[in-house]
Amino acid sequence: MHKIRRWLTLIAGTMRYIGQMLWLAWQVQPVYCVALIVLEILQGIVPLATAWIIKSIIDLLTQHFHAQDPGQLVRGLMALLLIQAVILIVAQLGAPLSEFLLAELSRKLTLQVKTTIYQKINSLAGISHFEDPQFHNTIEMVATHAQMAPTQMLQNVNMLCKGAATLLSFLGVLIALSPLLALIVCITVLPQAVVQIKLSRQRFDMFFDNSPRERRAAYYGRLLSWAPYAKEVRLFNLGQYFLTRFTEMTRLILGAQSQQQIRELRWQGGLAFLSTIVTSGALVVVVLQAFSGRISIGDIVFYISAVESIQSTLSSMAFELSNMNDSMLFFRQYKELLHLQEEQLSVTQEPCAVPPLTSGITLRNVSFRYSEQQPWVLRHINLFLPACQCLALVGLNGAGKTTLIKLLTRLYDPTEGEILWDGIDIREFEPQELRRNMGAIFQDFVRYELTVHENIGLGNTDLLENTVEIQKAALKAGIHERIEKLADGYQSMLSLWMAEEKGGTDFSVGEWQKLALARMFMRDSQVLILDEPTASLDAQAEYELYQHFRELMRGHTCILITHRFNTVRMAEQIAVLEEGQISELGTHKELLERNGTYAQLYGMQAESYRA
Ligand SMILES: Nc1ncnc2c1ncn2[C@@H]1O[C@H](COP(=O)(O)OP(=O)(O)OP(=O)(O)O)[C@@H](O)[C@H]1O
Repeated sequence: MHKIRRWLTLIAGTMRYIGQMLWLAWQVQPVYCVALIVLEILQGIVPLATAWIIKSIIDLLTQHFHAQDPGQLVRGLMALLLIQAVILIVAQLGAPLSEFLLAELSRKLTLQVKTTIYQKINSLAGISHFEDPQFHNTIEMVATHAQMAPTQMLQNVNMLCKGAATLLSFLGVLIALSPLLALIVCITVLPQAVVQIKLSRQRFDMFFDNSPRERRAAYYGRLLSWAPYAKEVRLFNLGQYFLTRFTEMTRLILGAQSQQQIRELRWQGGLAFLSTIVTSGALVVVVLQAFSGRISIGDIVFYISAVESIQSTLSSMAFELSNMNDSMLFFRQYKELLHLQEEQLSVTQEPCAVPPLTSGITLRNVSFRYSEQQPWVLRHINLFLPACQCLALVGLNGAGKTTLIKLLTRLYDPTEGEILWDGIDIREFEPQELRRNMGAIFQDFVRYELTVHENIGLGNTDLLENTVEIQKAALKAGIHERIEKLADGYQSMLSLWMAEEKGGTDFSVGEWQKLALARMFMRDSQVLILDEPTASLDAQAEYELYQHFRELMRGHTCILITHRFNTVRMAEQIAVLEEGQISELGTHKELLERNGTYAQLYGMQAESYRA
């Protein structure tokens, strides 16, 4: 009973997915869907009609040996040949026409499905999913296979319609000859269907297992061929190493595909053997019937082609069923992706608007770890950042500074404790709304392989067309003069491989960092977050930036992370993070007097400058 219920649930689930796929195709282009099905049914009847014409021609010719009226024979033959011509037109035109309709539909569906996939990915406000390999497996499967699933499903349904039309038309004929034979021919399809579905599952598992391998192989390929890696790969002579790993990985992928095909071949061999026995048996029955004089010579040809057609139609229908199963499994991944929930971020149903920050930001007993299996990165942090002041966060590598910024910008939510914006828990705000009030530059800022104009303008897409604001931001970041010297100025393409022909250019790391700063200045955000903003700047650029620092930060609440202590001292408050906890808090002067970690680090850096 339990098993039956499980089967019923499985079948119901499968039917639901099939329905959803077809509904998707229908929504995209209903006329094409109907036209396709009609065309396939018409083509499905073609084999029966052709067999009937051949039978009729043979019968007419055999009768001619007994009858004496050649005129009647010619008229009969002409009529049959005319019908055959119509059938041929349907067969010849139908196939390319349905191929065209299917390709058109497929293009529209691909656009729809791909856009939906990336819309969904873009709607994930947090970043925890992006660090999960399972998520990447799903995306890869969905992006490469599932986008074709609805089209494939429609094609399967079409082929099934065509098959059903052929089958039903011939089956009626075969039942009239021998119901037992018809039954035997039909029963042989059962093992075919079971085997094909089993193979389809194995195929899906193979794709799934290959997915991380494909990702790795693609990564090694990038290491070997992309410009950012070319320098180091050559200097360390890593080409052969990555090439070997690429080849190993590709060999694994292809090996798995080959094994699957061998499995399929074995099963299909067995099925072909079964089908040969049934067809031969059916042939014997037909010949026996002819011997006993119950059927004509034309009938023999007709019945033989009926058995052959039913057999091949049933096999291809079983094959289509297995393809349907493939599509269904891939489509299920697509639906799962669309139903993916935020894991780390709590989503409030009635979000508050983000008010102007008047008092400040409070971290109350905040603790965080990336997952339950990983150690605590931040532990019991209590901190108050007054509005319109600057807080500098210092600490050794891995102390948790960037992680704290990820919590403030709601890329993650604290595992314990809360962060309050003028007393309101920031989980009450929509992440996007909160981020609109924050300008941030991370130490691993993005280098967009786009124009200079876009690289700055993307800091505020509302001002993307506003060249005046873009130039102002570039001036603030100290990069305007350099841009002016470029052949195409702000329209210069900052990419050597995305540019058309050889028109692209590239910046130095420090220039890229200035560009990222300019991007941040495009926003008049209440809170500015600078994670190592000057790490790649030369001494002069850093000096100039900090000369204007107070002016640039005026009216903003600012959080500054840096390992450069001459920068840190500008902050009103300095917090020292050690192993995920705040160990010291105060002004530069206070912390030096305290003679703790800060004073020690400051002293070490000052000494290294003096040496
Ligand atoms: N996505 C992640 N998943 C798991 N652990 C992470 C992740 N990101 C960072 N960590 C770990 O959290 C700890 C704190 O990292 P974080 O980047 O916050 O340090 P940091 O103080 O900014 O260091 P640095 O000065 O080197 O930039 C490190 O031990 C790091 O390995």
